Amino acid sequence: MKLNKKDIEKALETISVSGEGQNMMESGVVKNINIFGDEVEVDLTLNTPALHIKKRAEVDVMKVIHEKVYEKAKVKVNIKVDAPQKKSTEIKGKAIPGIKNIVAVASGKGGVGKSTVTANLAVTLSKMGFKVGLLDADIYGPSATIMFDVERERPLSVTEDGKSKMKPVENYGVKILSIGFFTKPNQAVIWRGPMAAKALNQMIFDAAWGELDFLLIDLPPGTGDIHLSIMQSLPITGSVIVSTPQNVALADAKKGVAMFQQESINVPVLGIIENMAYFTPAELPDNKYYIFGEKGARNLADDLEVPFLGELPLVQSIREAGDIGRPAALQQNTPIANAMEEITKKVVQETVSRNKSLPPTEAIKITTMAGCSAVKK
Ligand SMILES: Nc1ncnc2c1ncn2[C@@H]1O[C@H](COP(=O)(O)OP(=O)(O)OP(=O)(O)O)[C@@H](O)[C@H]1O
Repeated sequence: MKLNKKDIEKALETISVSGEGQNMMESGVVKNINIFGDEVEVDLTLNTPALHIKKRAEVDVMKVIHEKVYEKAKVKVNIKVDAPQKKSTEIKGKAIPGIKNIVAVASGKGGVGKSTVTANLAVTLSKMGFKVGLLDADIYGPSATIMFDVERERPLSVTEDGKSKMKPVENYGVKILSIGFFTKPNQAVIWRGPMAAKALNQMIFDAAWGELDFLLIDLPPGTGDIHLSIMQSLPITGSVIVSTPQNVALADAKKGVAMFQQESINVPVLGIIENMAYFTPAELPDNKYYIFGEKGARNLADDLEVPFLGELPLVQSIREAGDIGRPAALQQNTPIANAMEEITKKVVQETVSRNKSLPPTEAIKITTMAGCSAVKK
């Protein structure tokens, strides 16, 4: 058997580089391939000294050459490590082909309705004609599977460009991947930051999202390590903060804004949404009761000089719709659907103006509202 370099390169193309969405040849890891009779020497340069990754690369190279080129080839893999010292400003992630805008939804405080608002934002964008994905990154309490009634489904594995990828589950026009698909119901998910970041990277880079106008990321509550690693490894277009109007929530929302604006993260804040802004009883439709205080999040947005994206009232049917797995905004012409439409239009507008005024986080494409031709009214 006469070995040739082209066949070896083709075989190496079938090895995907975890978390990078590229194969081994594309990633530039392979520096040299030398062939001497039935001997092959492959030189790799990795950017990590981690032993298990070096071992994995060596085993993968041997395996694909034996399986796909020549089973008796004598394969030698030489590995050099060249770990670049990254500056904090350089560690932003690269664009994900096909995904135009990635919007992270955060809250600071837990339980303020971040996941509910994200789900309703996703279906409203879809109603407007956008292609939408939702990544539920809430490692402490993933809820997208319940809110979209896909608890019993699992992402299928598909082959795309010779690579095996996770196919998001789709409902109501939204493509969904969630940590919840990979955990058992009632199981507490206590993952360390790096583990969670790795799982999330796979759900982003090793998933068959296809073309998306918006990928919404439902972040865990708080401002911890997991947020840092997500922000630093992904080209986030902008962030949306959800808060209820009371002081304890506002204090945490403020921390959320500060997190996105800190130098090493520097993700533009598209604005703040006030959830559970007021309550209107059915029998007194003209009355508004400000149970958690009036205009707290609106005032916070003014103080911090970030856009106010709108308010969503406290309504029993929003909770009920979330519980049965059909986001309330899917209904037509209800006060909730209309409120969500106003909020969503503002999110789109802020994305458009962010994309016009700031350099891209690489993944920025929509530059006019007209480009969003399906936006109603
Ligand atoms: N505007 C609203 N009106 C009525 N109920 C709401 C509203 N927003 C959220 N809820 C309900 O409040 C509860 C908490 O909402 P949700 O799970 O979206 O919060 P969260 O901020 O994502 O929570 P966590 O921090 O645990 O991720 C849910 O039962 C949800 O249905």
